[in-house]
Amino acid sequence: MVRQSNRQLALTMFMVGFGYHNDAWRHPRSRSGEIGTLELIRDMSQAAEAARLDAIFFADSFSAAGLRRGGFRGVSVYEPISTIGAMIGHTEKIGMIGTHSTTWGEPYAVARQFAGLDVLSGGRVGWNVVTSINGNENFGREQMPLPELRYARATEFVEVVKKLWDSWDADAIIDDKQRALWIDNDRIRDINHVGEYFRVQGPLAIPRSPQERPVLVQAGQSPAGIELGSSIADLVYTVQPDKAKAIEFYADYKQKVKAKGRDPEKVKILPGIMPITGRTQAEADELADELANCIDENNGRAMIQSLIDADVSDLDLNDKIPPDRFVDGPQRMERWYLFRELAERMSLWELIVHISRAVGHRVMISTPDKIAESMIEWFEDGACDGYNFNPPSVPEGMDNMLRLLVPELQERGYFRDEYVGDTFRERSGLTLTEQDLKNERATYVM
Ligand SMILES: Cc1cc2nc3c(=O)[nH]c(=O)nc-3n(C[C@H](O)[C@H](O)[C@H](O)COP(=O)(O)O)c2cc1C
Repeated sequence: MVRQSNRQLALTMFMVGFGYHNDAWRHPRSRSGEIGTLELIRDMSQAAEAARLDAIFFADSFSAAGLRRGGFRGVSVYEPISTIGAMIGHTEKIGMIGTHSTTWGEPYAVARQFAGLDVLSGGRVGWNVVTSINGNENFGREQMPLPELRYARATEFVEVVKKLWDSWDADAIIDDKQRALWIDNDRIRDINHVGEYFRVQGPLAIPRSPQERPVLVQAGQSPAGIELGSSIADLVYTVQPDKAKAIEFYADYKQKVKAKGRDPEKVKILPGIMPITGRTQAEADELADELANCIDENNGRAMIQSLIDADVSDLDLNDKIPPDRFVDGPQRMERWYLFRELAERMSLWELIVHISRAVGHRVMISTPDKIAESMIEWFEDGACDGYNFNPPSVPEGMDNMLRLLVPELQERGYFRDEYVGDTFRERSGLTLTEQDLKNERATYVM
């Protein structure tokens, strides 16, 4: 393979103390008894930082439905805002991405929380913008709003948040004891936003971010999701198990970014990947088998049922799911179509094992050198700018990934072995220039 340039991979890690593989917490060497403690999440964060990853990523949901049916991936026992606050004191350089919904919450509160974390951490924070697929029962709503409405609200929500983050100039603090002026009021502005969903005067009572503003992350894969992400995201998470489709997605996405007057190099597309690895192929296979053996049949059925939105309780594990159980509708996520495709060729049990691993994300069960080579090949062939790692289990699967696989990427010159730069944006090549900010301000009136 010919190296095209000096570009480096961007690598983040999905922080799930249970392990990303369904039921990995039942593995004899998991730390399941410590889930929810500071020690476990601190150790995971520090392991990611020792591997020099760009960022750790905390997913979130405003519902305990997943937990109750034995599925833990989309539900963070570690609430992102409070956990990032705690991790600021236990890490030094790694970026920290927290999820917050735009369907549940108000932009002023969200802008304030992320601005607070960003200032405290010296510019290491990111916000994963999601529109949520559940939580209505906790916000007085009979049903989830339709995706179209969620994305319309999200678009205005993000605009308000960005205006608020932009309401202080970098030099607003003058600290003039003589004149009794800590801030220069001319360098702090009301935003006076009046829109369809929000009326917000501003400004924030928090200084400007050390990295201009927190990094924005987005993972929508529907047309409306892509429209939002290509307008606002610095990092894009996506499910891409197939290389040819990933290349197509990548090219289309970058084209959309460019059409919006944004720099495609500063919008990094990161598909998920679950590397199940060990020192030898036999060790990798053994870990994969051990994790598959952890799957509880009832949890597996419940997971499938919830993901495809169909009853599978009467089916034998060796049966295929009858196609007529897949009923399409306006609430379907893009991944639902992927599951429908997989179900055409897999038995119920095969589907349970497959989806238990990484919910449709790419899985590789192999030696570190082979996984590294394949990751680099996707990168060089224009399928991605990096990856979001899904740690198969914690600590073992995570440690193998960070301590055996990441060094292979470093040795090949595709990943840093030291952090360079002062903020998340600088370290990850996402620095906003004055021109970037100017172009953006032109799209809204302040
Ligand atoms: C890696 C990754 C992480 C995600 N994290 C969350 C999350 O924490 N909370 C959430 O509600 N949705 C999360 N999502 C879902 C997306 O925000 C989005 O709703 C989903 O990809 C479907 O896209 P669509 O809404 O455009 O159909 C995540 C998706 C991916 C691929």
